[in-house]
Amino acid sequence: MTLVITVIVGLLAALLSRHLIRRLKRRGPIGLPILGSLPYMMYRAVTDRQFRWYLFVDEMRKAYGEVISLVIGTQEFVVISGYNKIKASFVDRADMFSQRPNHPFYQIVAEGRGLLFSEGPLWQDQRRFALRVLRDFGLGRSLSEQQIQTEAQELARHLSDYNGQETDVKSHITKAVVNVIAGLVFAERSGYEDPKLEEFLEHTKALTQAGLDTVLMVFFPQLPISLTSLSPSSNRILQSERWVMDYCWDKIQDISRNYDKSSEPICFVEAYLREQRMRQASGEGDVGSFDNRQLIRTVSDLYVAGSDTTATTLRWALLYCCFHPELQEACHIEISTVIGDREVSMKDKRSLHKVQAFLDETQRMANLVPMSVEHRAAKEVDFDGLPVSPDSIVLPNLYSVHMDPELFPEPHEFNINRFLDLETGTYKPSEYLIPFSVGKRSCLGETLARMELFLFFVPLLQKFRFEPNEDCKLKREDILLGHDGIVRAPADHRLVVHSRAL
Ligand code: HEM
Repeated sequence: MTLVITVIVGLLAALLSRHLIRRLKRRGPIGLPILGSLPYMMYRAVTDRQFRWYLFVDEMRKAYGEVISLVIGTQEFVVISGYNKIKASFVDRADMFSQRPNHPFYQIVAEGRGLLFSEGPLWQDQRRFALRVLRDFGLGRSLSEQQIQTEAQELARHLSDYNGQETDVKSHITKAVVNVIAGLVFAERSGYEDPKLEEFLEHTKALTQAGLDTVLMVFFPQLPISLTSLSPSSNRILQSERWVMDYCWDKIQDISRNYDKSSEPICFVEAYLREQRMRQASGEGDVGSFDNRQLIRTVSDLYVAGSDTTATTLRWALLYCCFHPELQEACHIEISTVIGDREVSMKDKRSLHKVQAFLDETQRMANLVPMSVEHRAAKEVDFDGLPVSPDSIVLPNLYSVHMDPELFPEPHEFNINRFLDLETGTYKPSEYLIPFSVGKRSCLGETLARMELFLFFVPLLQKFRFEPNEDCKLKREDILLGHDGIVRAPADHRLVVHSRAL
C-alpha cells in the first residue's frame, strides 16, 4: 500500500514539476496541470457578473505583458497586445501569423473552407477572387453606394412609423444591412416582414455571440468531437451553421438554374458560377478549389461576417448618440449645414468632420471584435522571446490598442475630439484605430463596412433624434458593458425615435 501511495505521489510530483518548468519558461499565469487557468477563469465567470472573456484576457495582459501564453484547459492561447507588437507579428511577419486554428472544433464548423477559416493557397485564391468581384460590383464606387442609399431610405421610412415611440432598433438596422449583402451576393433583397429574414438574424446571432460553454470544447482539443453535441451552445452553433449553409445553398441553386453563364454576372454567386465554367473550360474539366462546397461556405462567410458586424456598430453609434445628446446635436447641425435635406453621398464624407470623428470614436469604444478572429502560427516560432506552437491559438488583442492610455488618453471616455484637429475642426484619422485588424488577414469587407457606416448613419441623424427610454437610462452601465462573444454587442435596449422636421 505504502509503495502504491509513494508511486502515485511521485508521479503527481513529477507531473507538477514538469508542468511548472514548462510554464516558468513562458510568460503568463502558471495554472494547473490539465486544467490550466480554467478553474480561475470559471470562478471569475461565476462570481463576477461583469466577467467578459476579452476583459479577462486583457487583465492577463496587464499582469504578465504584451506577448503572453495563457493556457485554458489544455489549449494554449498566445495573446499579442499593444499596437507595436500586433504590427510586428500580423504585418511584419504576416506570412508566419496569417493561418487560422487547426483545432478540431473549427474544422467541424468550417471544414477549412470559405474565407474566414481557410488558409494557405485555397484562402489566398478565394480572398483574391472575392476582393476582385466585390470591386467589380462597384465596392467603394457608385453601384454599391446606390444600393446602400436605397436601403438607408427604406430604413428611414420604416423607422418613421415609430415617431414618438420606443423600439428596439436592432432588427430594423440588421435587416437593412443584411439586404446590402444580399444585394451583392444574390442580387436580391427581402422585405422587412420576411420570416426567413427573421430566422436568418437569429442564426447569425447564435454564430457571432457564442457563450463560454461553446468555448469549453475549444479548451480541450483532445476530447472526442462527438462530445460537442452534448454542449447546448456548441450544438446551437452547429445547427445555426447548418441552417445558414442550407439557406445559402437554396439561393445558389435558384441562381444557378436561371443564370446563363455566358452573360455578365450581376452578383457574387453568378461571378463564381462563371469562374467555375471558365476553369472547367480552360483546364482538364476541373474547377480546382472553386467547387460548390467552397462556394456555399464563402457566401455564408460573407453573409455572417458582413451583417452582424456593421449592424452592431451602427447600434453602438446610436447608443452613444443617446448618451451624448450634445454630440448627436452637433453631428445633426453639421449634416444640416453641409447637405441640408438632400440625400447623402460618399462625396460628402470629407466635409462631415464631426460625423467621421463620431464614427471613429464609436468604433474605438465599441471594440466590436475585441480579440479579432483567431490566428495561428504556420510553424514553431519564437516571437518576442516566447515559443509559439502551430497548435496554439493566437489572439490579436485589438482591445488593448483602443484602450491604451498612451495612444488614447482617458480611454474609457467617449470623446470625438481625439479624431479632430482642434485648431481647424477638421477630421484627423489615427493609425492606432484598428477595428478591422491589420495585416494580410485584415477584414475583407472594410471598404463596404466603412461605406455602410457612413451612408446609414448620416440619414439617421439627418431625419431623426434618438433618445434612451427610461429602462435604457437606468441600465446604462449594463447595456454599455455588452455581451460576450466574437462580436461585442450592447445588451438589449429600446430607443425612442423622434422624426425631425426637414
Ligand atoms: C464594422 C464592421 C466590421 C468589422 C469591425 C469587421 C472586423 C473584422 C475583423 C477584426 C476581422 C478579423 C481580421 C483578422 O483575422 O485579424 C474580420 C475578418 C473578415 N471580415 Fe470583417 N468586419 C466588419 C465588416 C465586414 C463586412 C461588411 C464583410 C463582408 C463583406 C466582412 C467580411 C470579413 C471576412 C470575409 C473576413 C475574413 C478575412 C480573412 O480571413 O481573410 N467584414 N473582420
